[in-house]
Amino acid sequence: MSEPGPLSASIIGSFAYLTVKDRLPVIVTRVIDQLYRERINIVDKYGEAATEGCKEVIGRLSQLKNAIQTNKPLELLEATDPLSPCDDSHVWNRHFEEYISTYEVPPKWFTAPWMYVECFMYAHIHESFYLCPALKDFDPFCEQKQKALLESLSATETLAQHVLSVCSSLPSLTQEQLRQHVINLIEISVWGNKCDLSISSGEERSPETDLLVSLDSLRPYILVNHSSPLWQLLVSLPEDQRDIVLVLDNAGFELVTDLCLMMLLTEAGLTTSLTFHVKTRPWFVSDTTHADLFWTLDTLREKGGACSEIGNKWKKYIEDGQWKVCESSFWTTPIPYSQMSTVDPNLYSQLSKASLIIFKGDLNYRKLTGDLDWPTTTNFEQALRGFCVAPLLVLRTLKGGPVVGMAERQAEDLATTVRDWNTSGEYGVIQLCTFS
Ligand SMILES: O=P(O)(O)OC[C@@]1(O)O[C@H](CO)[C@@H](O)[C@@H]1O
Ligand SMILES: [Mn+2]
Repeated sequence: MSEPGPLSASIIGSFAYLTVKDRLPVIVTRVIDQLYRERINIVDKYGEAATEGCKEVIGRLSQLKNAIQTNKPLELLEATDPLSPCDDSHVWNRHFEEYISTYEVPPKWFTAPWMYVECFMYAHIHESFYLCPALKDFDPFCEQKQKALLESLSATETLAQHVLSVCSSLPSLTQEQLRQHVINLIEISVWGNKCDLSISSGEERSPETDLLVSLDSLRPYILVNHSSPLWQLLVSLPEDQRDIVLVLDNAGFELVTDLCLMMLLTEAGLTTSLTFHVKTRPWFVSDTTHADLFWTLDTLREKGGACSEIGNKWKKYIEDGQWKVCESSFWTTPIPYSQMSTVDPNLYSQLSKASLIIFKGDLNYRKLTGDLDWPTTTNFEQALRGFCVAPLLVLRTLKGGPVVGMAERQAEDLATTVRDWNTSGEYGVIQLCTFS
């Protein structure tokens, strides 16, 4: 079967089109407004040079917004510090040149692949700050990411109490009871992915106070559910081969749900080594950077109650080396994961040692499947196009992009009653590929 083409904004009315036409300009505008509104505080924090810096960045972002809205060609990024992991302008410029040599025209916002242009916008936003010495470390999404956690502390306290209670009862749990608790936290990690500021263009999506009570009613909304084979994989791993990698998605409550799940797997001995991958630049509004992860730990530790207990425990896992935190600029390029072995062989080699790689969220799913316009019944392994680096699991709610591995007629039947089932975030997948 020949492969489908990439999703792009060239199809008027498509989700990609509405994203590029409506949501991306709003995201850029929010950054411009924040710089203007907070310029005094920013100068206080970053020094007098930030006065001119804010003007420069506002100018660059205003040009970016206009370029998107008028479908201008994308531009080359300006190389500044090739030795810095934050400066991968050479990767983007190579991608730009390859596009031109393939299509003989420069990439444009409404015609180039959606994945390329959406990722490029965030790289361009980052570069706008990076080119300004006073503001090179400024995260324009930090305020929104921190607000997202602070406004979900009630749900966090409830979840923390639950996971601490389960962990303290581990010695008395049967295998079946442990399985149920693990699956509950997997499902909570899926629903945590609804709290994503890119899809909402930064509008808050605070979680329900206690997701636990809703799991039974939410389970039918999991359209592909590989919880059982996942459990079988976890309990069948030899004790010395329980290295799990978690490629994180959003900061805020989603990050809390992810770390709660990882805490249970750690305390239950289902993993002996955990590696988290964070982003090296502000990305898709809410994606977790190294700074976000450690701010979250510190905020929980200062909160008191069960939040402090889990914050202290998580910090100790990291200090003891049980949990490792990694960064790779590969995660913030537009390159599909099927090309990782050639584009970033070191990262590929590192991931190949994992017993299980867990990818969170839509964007990871889109990059795993190349953001191609696959039929929903496409076999998941086929859609991975050779990215079989290790057994992998995706936990995501559907907020845009391909969905594969569904049953015949499942998507069509759903669409007769729910028009936006694959973009609303109300549905999710727990999708495993073991390549067996
Ligand atoms: O990876 P995440 O945080 O789950 O979602 C990323 C996302 O918000 O960005 C794109 C829309 O702009 C979609 O892929 C998806 O909705
Ligand atoms: Mn995200």
